[in-house]
Amino acid sequence: MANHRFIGLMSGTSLDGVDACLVDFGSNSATMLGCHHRPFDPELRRLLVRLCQDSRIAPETLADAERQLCDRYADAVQQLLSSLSLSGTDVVAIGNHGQTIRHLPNQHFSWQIGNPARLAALCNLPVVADFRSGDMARGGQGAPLAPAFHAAFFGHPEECRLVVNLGGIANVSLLRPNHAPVGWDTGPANTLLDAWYQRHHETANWDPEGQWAASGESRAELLERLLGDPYFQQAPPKSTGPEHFNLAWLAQHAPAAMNEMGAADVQATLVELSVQPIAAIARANRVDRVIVCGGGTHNRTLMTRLQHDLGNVPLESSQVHGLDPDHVESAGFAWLAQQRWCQQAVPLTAVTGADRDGILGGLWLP
Ligand SMILES: Nc1ncnc2c1ncn2[C@@H]1O[C@H](COP(=O)(O)OP(=O)(O)OP(=O)(O)O)[C@@H](O)[C@H]1O
Ligand SMILES: CC(=O)N[C@H]1[C@@H]2OC[C@@H](O2)[C@@H](O)[C@@H]1O[C@H](C)C(=O)O
Repeated sequence: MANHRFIGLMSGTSLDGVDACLVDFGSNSATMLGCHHRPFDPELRRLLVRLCQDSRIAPETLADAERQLCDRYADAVQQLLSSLSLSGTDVVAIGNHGQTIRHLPNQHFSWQIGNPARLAALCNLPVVADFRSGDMARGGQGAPLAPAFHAAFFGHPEECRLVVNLGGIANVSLLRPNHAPVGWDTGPANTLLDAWYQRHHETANWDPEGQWAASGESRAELLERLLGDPYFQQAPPKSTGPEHFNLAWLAQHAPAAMNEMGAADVQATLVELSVQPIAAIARANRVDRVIVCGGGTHNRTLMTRLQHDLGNVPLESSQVHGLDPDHVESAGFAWLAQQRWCQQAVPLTAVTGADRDGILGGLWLP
């Protein structure tokens, strides 16, 4: 039924492109009707990288980036609908995360660009966006917002489950029977793996299937230094981003890694850095099952190391539970748009530390 269909749009910290999906939320389930991914062209990617890293960008450059980004979002919506032989009248609204260009939880500031008013006009559809401000205004971290969605669709009445998103940043949702979901960012995943790979290769933006990492050996002393960053010991609620975990951070914590150590060994160590905090959470909470999504699921080395550290605990792709691992995040923003549309509060207090649960997102009409 059209009145349960929402489009979700996500472009994440990896800056790889736009994910779009159409989800039907009828009968309290989430049926993925279709999805679409459009990589950013290199020029727009470079512009977005600059916006994320450089604080001296002129407003004109920001305006240009936001206009181009908004065009890509509108294009993704159009492509998605055409691929399904549908039109805007078959959809209630679009939920657009936008592109994070700064996440400063300690200052209660998180900035996503994307121009929802223009997107609504281009697509002739209502757009729900700016999901994080409301949480931060209530004292929350502004992230992660996915745990409520994970609870609704991956929760189980008897099993304790850990949902893991291996994005640029890794985040987990701990789903225990008869408990509100909790969740937080565990630290870096692809953001450091991609950055280190790009420093040593010109051919691609990431280490294909983790082959380069597999050719190296994790270095215990380097790993220990990196895990010494206070973020890993900090108790939740917590969230982070590439503002913190980047190559400058690596150089600061382990100058030797930059020059003296084998580059593939550093990549193998960064895999361990992504995996170990997650495995530790799974062990500490005696989870019955780990469900994984995000682009890191394509990195075989990352997945093999995660399964190794989890021991006998089953590690399953979200696909086993009906959601394409590359589109769980975009589906989450379709769901958050539906929650906003129906004026449903999202459980936040146990996740982000907000002082109360609340309705998230602003609504822009065409
Ligand atoms: N074939 C592959 N081999 C290895 N890694 C891959 C492959 N395909 C995708 N990836 C990784 O997945 C990343 C994209 O993941 P994803 O789209 O989940 O991140 P994101 O949504 O941008 O991040 P976040 O969740 O932090 O916002 C790429 O940058 C790359 O590191
Ligand atoms: C500020 C921001 O964009 N955070 C993202 C990022 O990507 C993964 C992790 O860091 C998570 O906290 C969040 O995204 C997901 C969708 C979330 O809010 O649940």
